[in-house]
Amino acid sequence: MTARIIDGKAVAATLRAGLAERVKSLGFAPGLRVVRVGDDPASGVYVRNKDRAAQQAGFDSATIQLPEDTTEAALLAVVRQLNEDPAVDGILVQLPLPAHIRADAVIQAVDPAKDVDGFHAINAGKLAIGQPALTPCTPKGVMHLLAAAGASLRGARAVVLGRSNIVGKPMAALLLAADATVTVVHSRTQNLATECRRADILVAAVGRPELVRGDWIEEGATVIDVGINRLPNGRLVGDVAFDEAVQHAGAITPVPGGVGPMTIACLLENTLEAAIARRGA
Ligand SMILES: Nc1nc(=O)c2c([nH]1)NC[C@@H]1CN(c3ccc(C(=O)N[C@@H](CCC(=O)O)C(=O)O)cc3)C=[N+]21
Repeated sequence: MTARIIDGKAVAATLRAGLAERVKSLGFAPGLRVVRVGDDPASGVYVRNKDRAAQQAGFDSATIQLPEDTTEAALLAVVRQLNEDPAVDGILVQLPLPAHIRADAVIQAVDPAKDVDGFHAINAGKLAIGQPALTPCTPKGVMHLLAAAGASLRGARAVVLGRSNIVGKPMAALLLAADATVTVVHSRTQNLATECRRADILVAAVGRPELVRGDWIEEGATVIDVGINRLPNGRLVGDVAFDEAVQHAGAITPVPGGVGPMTIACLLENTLEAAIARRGA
């Protein structure tokens, strides 16, 4: 069996086109501000793609670039100013932050109503108890991809590989809310391969290049690869060994062109949702 490829670029383009239509009918441009401290190279491509997608969909988007030696106090002051700016609907502080800044202090300083990353404790807590919340973009994008792939989630065995606050934990909450039977496995789990082989739906989000081998995948399973790893030779690979996995999976996302474009589209979706909620539009 050779897996169907889930085309994240195409699904993201469709989602963005729908958002652009909704923005047009709003009568104002939802405001998104991305704050970047220093120039972590991994986030450079992201910032550019994000800005382009936002402009094309009619958002008022800008990146605020701060120097690497920005103090935590100065960054917090920028966040507070954005919290108070009525034209700003969404705030995203790019991670990772330099080591001298406490990332958690910054995340918790963002107004939860403008927290389009969905990282604030208020939004994470609401997601955990099943209340409407701004939801982290990558797991939200994965749910869109599963829907686009026609995956049935109710009662399905879903295995999430990775337990980060950014992907693994919110991913598990969303799958659970969709009535999947969810298992979270991670670097300390014994017999990772055996656990993964039980999955009807496998979401890999550990940031370890090609950790998941072909024989970790049940025949016909749906595989979503969240990893975006740059190898020393410059090649971009996921957390799944794609060439092997494609021989076993029923459907699989590629890297690049899978989850990455969905993360950006969902950032815009969250910004639109935040704008509508804040402005009563
Ligand atoms: N507060 C915060 N929120 C984030 O969501 C966040 C962040 N910080 N810091 C950096 C990471 C990285 N990230 C990416 C999103 C999309 C692509 C993406 O669209 N990738 C394309 C192209 C990749 C390429 O060609 O380099 C793809 O996978 O097809 C990449 C990376 C979001 N991040």
